[in-house]
Amino acid sequence: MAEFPAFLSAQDVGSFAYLTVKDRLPQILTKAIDTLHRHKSEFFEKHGKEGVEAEKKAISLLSKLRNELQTDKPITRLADKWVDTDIWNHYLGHERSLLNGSDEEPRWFFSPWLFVECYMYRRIHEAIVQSPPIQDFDVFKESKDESFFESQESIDTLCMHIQQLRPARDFSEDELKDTLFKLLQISLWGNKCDLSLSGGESSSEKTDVINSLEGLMPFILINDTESLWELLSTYKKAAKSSVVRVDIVLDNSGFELVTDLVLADFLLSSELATEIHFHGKTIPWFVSDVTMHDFNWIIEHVRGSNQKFTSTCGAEWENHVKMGRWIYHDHIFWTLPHPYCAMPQVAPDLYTKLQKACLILFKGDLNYRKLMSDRKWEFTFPFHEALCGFHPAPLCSIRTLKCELQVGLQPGQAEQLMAFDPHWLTTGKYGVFQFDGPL
Ligand SMILES: O=P(O)(O)OC[C@@]1(O)O[C@H](CO)[C@@H](O)[C@@H]1O
Ligand SMILES: [Mn+2]
Repeated sequence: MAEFPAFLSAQDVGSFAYLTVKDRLPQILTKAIDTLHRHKSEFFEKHGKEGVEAEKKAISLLSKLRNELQTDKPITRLADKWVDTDIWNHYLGHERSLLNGSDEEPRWFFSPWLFVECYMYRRIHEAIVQSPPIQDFDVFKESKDESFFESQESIDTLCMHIQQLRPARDFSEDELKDTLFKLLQISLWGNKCDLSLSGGESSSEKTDVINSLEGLMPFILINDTESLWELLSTYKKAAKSSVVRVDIVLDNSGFELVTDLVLADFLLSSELATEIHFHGKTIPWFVSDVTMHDFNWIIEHVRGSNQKFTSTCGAEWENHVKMGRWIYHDHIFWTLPHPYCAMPQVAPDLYTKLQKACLILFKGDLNYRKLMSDRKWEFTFPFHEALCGFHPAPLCSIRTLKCELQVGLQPGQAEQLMAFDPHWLTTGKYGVFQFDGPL
């Protein structure tokens, strides 16, 4: 069997993985510590002295974590008793076994980047769950909410645009396709707004994204949206089955989530789909990723807007949830360090659930890394092969590039991009729609 390429790792000094572990992750931890500090009086008001003690404990655990990271200490077993603790510790054993009995231990600047980065977020969770009574506190909530409020204008423009489109049932075939492509692109560029890339600092959408789409076209490096259209319109025409289910594996809250909900709403109103299943995270993750709480919070806030078009959107979304046309799921697998090709073994129940979809959309960079096992594939390596057998249903990755990993490019394309823009892989300026169709 041909050898697999190595995992991205902070071992590669100067790489994006290295800079993330060296600079960005400590910065995120510092911000989390600061957030806890600033909520001290709130904890006191809610829980009295115990709340303040809990805040101190969580801060000391996070400071210890930051020190371990910055001094490249061995990665230790999780000590909490959460639902996934055993799976994590088992995975840590697996990482250790890969070191072939050498004296090495898994370490921050040595082990696979995907593993250590996920581990850091899981340790943040550990610090919080080990500090009752503040065990439900989300250290990233504040920045997620901020980014939503800062994107308010773009959200209003987007909601007005989609409201003025209706009714989608009267659309011609071309109009349907054209609108689908637009909303897919909006959802793609929505992925620029993640907060882990900016170290938790504000990263909201302030431009009029609809009017920017045309100009952004050249930045889509791979565009398989025609295949998505073909798949969904075939279902629609053939009335092939009474249920056309589209699953969206969500990424970030704030503006990106709104763009995903706008897309999901259109899929229903255009009858390209009959139900949408959303997948989010069980615990706060990579700063801005969507939890169930964020999902409900965003819908509630869009509904509560004083802008008519926006609140109408929110009311319709609320209704989709109430009527069971929109279904939110979470699963611990999404916050484990495993690549998705391991899903059938590690989370067979989730894999079986995804197999019921006609199409799965994977949003964002982290999902891409997990789809691709975070390995250093050649830029021209086929997407399908890099999935290493992961194929619960036809799927499409919708992602702006924020790590040194990209497959499926044309020969020479990467070299050209590199000559033109040496940071093309990591700034979120470029995007892809990469589809792996029915087998
Ligand atoms: O998944 P998302 O929100 O698109 O991106 C998450 C992200 O910012 O986190 C990682 C580095 O910390 C990068 O790979 C990636 O750019
Ligand atoms: Mn994210």
